[in-house]
Order: sequence, then C-alpha cells, then structure tokens
Amino acid sequence: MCIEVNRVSKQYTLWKIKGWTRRERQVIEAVKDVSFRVEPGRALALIGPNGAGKSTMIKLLCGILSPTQGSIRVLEMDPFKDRSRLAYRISSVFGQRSQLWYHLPPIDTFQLLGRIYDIDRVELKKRMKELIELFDLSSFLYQPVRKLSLGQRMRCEIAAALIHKPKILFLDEPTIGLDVVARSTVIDILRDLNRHRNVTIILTSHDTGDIERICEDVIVLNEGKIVLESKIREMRKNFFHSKIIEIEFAEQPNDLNLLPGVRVFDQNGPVVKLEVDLKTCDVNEVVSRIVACNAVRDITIQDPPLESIIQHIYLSGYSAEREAGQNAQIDG
Ligand SMILES: Nc1ncnc2c1ncn2[C@@H]1O[C@H](COP(=O)(O)OP(=O)(O)OP(=O)(O)O)[C@@H](O)[C@H]1O
Repeated sequence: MCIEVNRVSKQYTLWKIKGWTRRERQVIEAVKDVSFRVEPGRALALIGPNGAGKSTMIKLLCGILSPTQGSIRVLEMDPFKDRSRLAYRISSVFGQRSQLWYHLPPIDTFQLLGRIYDIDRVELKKRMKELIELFDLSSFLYQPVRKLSLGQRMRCEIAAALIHKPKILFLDEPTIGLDVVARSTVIDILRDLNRHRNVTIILTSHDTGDIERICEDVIVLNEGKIVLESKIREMRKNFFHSKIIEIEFAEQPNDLNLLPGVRVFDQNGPVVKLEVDLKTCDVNEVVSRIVACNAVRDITIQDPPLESIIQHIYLSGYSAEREAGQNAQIDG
C-alpha cells in the first residue's frame, strides 16, 4: 500500500488574548477521525469547501504536521518521524507557495535541488534534460523566476518537484490563478505523469474540470470529515445530475418557456444561467429550443460548481447514511 491513513485527527490550538492578562484557548478540529488508503499509481482528489481540512491532510501526509490522533503510513514510513528519509521518495507542490529561488533562474534551483538530493552530476544532467523537454522550459530556463508568467512558473515548479523521481506527488491547488491554456498544459502533464510514469498523485483543487481530467478516485471532505469516498466515475453518475447552460441573449428575454427539469439558476440582465436536470431532459434539446425562439449572442455549457455538488451530496442524505454505517461498524 502506498498511503494508509488510520483514524487520523488533527487539532490546532490557538490562544486568544483577552484583556491584559487573560488568554483563552481555542481548539480547531481541522481533521476528524479520517481513514483511507491509496494504492500505488492511483490519482486521488481531495475536495471540499473552504476550511474542509484538505491542506491540513496534505501537510499530514507530507510530514509537515503530526496528527493529534491516529496513524499515517506513507511508503511504509511515518511521515512526521521519517520526514527527511521520506523526502527522497515524495514531493509536493503548493500552488500558493514556491520552492523556486525568486531572483534566480529556474536552472539554478534545479541544480541546487540536485545537490540537496545527492544526485550524481551526470544523472542530474540527464534528468534536467528530460524535464526541460517534458515541460518545454528551454525558452525561459535562464530568466529569473520573478520575470516568469504564472503558467511558466508552475511548469518549473512541477519540474523541480520531480527532479529526484518521487513515487508520490502531492499537489495543493496546482492550477490556482492559471489561465485556460496554462491550466490545460499543467493538467496534461500531471495526467501523463500518473498514467505513463506511474507517479501516484494526491491533489486538492476547487476546479471540478481539473479533478475529472487527472484523478480516478475522490474523497470529499467537509468540516474535517470524509463525507464521500468514491471513484470519480461513480461520483459523476451519482451526483452530477445537472449541467449549467449560460446564455447571453441579444436582449433581456421576457418568457423563456422552459421545459420541465430546467430552472433559472442565476440571471443578470440578458445573461441567464439555467440548470438542466439531466435525468429529466437533454441539454441539446434545451439549447435547440432556446436558440429557435430567441436571438442569442453566446452559449456555454458547464458542470455545476463544486459547492453545489457538495451541497447535493448533503441533501441526498449520503453523509448521514455513511455516518450511520460507520457507527454500525464501530459498534459491531
Ligand atoms: N496553522 C493553523 N492554525 C490554526 N488553524 C488552522 C491552521 N491551518 C488551518 N487552520 C484551520 O483548520 C481548518 C482547515 O483548514 P485547511 O487549510 O486544512 O482547509 P482547506 O480545506 O485546505 O481550505 P481551503 O480550501 O480554504 O484552502 C480551517 O478552519 C482553518 O482555519
């Protein structure tokens, strides 16, 4: 097994200053009694709303934090106790933080990391060549990192994370702030690493598109607890029951004459978002009907926002069922 998380909880303790002399202790339960396993070569997404505990979970798995309760094994090691040994076998990319030297070109960081990981000179040269080709870095390899675009920086960031050939790559919001093209490049690279180079990927993202293209498995966290553990395919089948159609009409529509199963999700002047229940009707039919009866400037079809899927998971009573099941197991 690549990763084994057994009944892990993580609490943060904060001290609030109250007046001149008093301090009040506040305990935040970021992760509550979480268990899961990841087989080698899988790609797992950890998703959930803000504050759900995703980053805390990634930090626990990398050994940056130690659990308050429970145990974690990553590649047969305790990530917190064996952190330096584990560092040779795993890697992490945090979208909001950089491991590249800001005022130096990326090539300098690669060479420095080569030294840190004790990679032999010839081998390092070979690996850098491979990564430069894979991530198409040659045109900006000698420019200071501060002068790179966000997309170029993220490609260098992931290349740097791979210099020591890690078995597991942890990514916390790797596509945050990237434009459509840069995001797509990063996603393709991550998918290739997982599918063809056997790198296990653990990813957090707020973007359902990223998650679907990279990962096979998903864990949904909310308020520190697992509310759903599933294959992405199953989650789509069970919970993605709707699509959002965004239409920009030539002028504000009076009567949309909507089919059953279609509701107005949002409206801002001539821009209307419709939610289509896929169990009741077909998206193509809805689009054809609207285009036939109205002057339309633009139409886009999207998946519903992650937050609304999570809300749906709750409304479907899934989490309550799961909790009841777990309690029954514990009692048994
Ligand atoms: N260093 C810290 N000290 C105290 N509380 C923290 C710390 N880091 C996180 N928390 C709290 O723990 C909870 C979980 O935070 P975490 O960052 O793990 O969530 P997240 O799912 O990654 O959220 P986001 O999507 O916003 O990044 C939140 O209530 C957060 O305020």
